[in-house]
Amino acid sequence: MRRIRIGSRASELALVQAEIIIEMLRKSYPQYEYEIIKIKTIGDKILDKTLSKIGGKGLFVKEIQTALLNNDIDLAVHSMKDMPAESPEELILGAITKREDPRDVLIIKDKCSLEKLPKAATIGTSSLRRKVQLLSLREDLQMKDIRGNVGTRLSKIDTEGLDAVILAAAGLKRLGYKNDNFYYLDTEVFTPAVGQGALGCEIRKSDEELYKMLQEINHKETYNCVMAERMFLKLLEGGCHIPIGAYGKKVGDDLSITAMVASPDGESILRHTEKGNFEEYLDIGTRLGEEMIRLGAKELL
Ligand SMILES: NCc1[nH]cc(CCC(=O)O)c1CC(=O)O
Repeated sequence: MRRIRIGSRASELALVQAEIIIEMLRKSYPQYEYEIIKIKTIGDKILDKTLSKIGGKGLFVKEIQTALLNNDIDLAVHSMKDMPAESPEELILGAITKREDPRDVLIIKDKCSLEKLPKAATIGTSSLRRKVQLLSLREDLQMKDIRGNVGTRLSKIDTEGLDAVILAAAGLKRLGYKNDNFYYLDTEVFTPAVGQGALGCEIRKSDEELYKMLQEINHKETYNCVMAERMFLKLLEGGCHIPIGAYGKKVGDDLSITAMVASPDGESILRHTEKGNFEEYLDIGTRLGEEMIRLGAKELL
């Protein structure tokens, strides 16, 4: 009987996500043992600098991938949003599970809508993607850099005297935050990060047993959508220090995917949608990347 070692960051959200995957696996494979191994990443250790200054959110993922390569763990559970477009050759994404709510949410101190926030209201986020899109909807808003895990960021509404913070709906939901001062931003006007809301299970390519097991929890629809988004990201060579996003969804027999790229100052924002047969997801992601480049995406970045 095999014991499967699951590597996770030590944050509350990462641990909840690892538990979600273990529960899914346990349903199909109760005969195995599952153990969480906590890994403290550089991104978790350095909290006083914005992510783009210390090398991007790929930091969170890299050390966990190293643990996989060193055979210290067997399975890494990642927020797909945090994964760089390219991974080490020896590793493979064995499964992407069903996507949670992909939207971003404004958590507003005094419940109201984006439209009703006071003039020059202060919003906490260090994400360029969130900053430029918020400013395009309300150019008077004042952005304040904040970092830390979800709980810390929420508490900064009070400790930093902010009017609101903006976070991913998926993380809030998984941590059990339910609040009536949430204002959801529609994906049509506010493009999520590539992979937002989806969890990925990464393993060593050589681990055929675990690969087979993971097919049981793979969600084909989410897998195709997220892989198309990531193909787009790869063409744009996008890190997290640039305002970039993409969101794909199934519409009938088609995959429809919208990308957003903006200049870092938010002066220009480019959006484009590509559609195609759902099974041709990689082609659609490629076409989307090529079209965005043709429209000038690389000059913006
Ligand atoms: N960058 C941190 C991170 N990575 C994934 C999520 C949310 C969960 C998800 O998108 O699956 C979050 C928190 C946030 O941005 O609000």
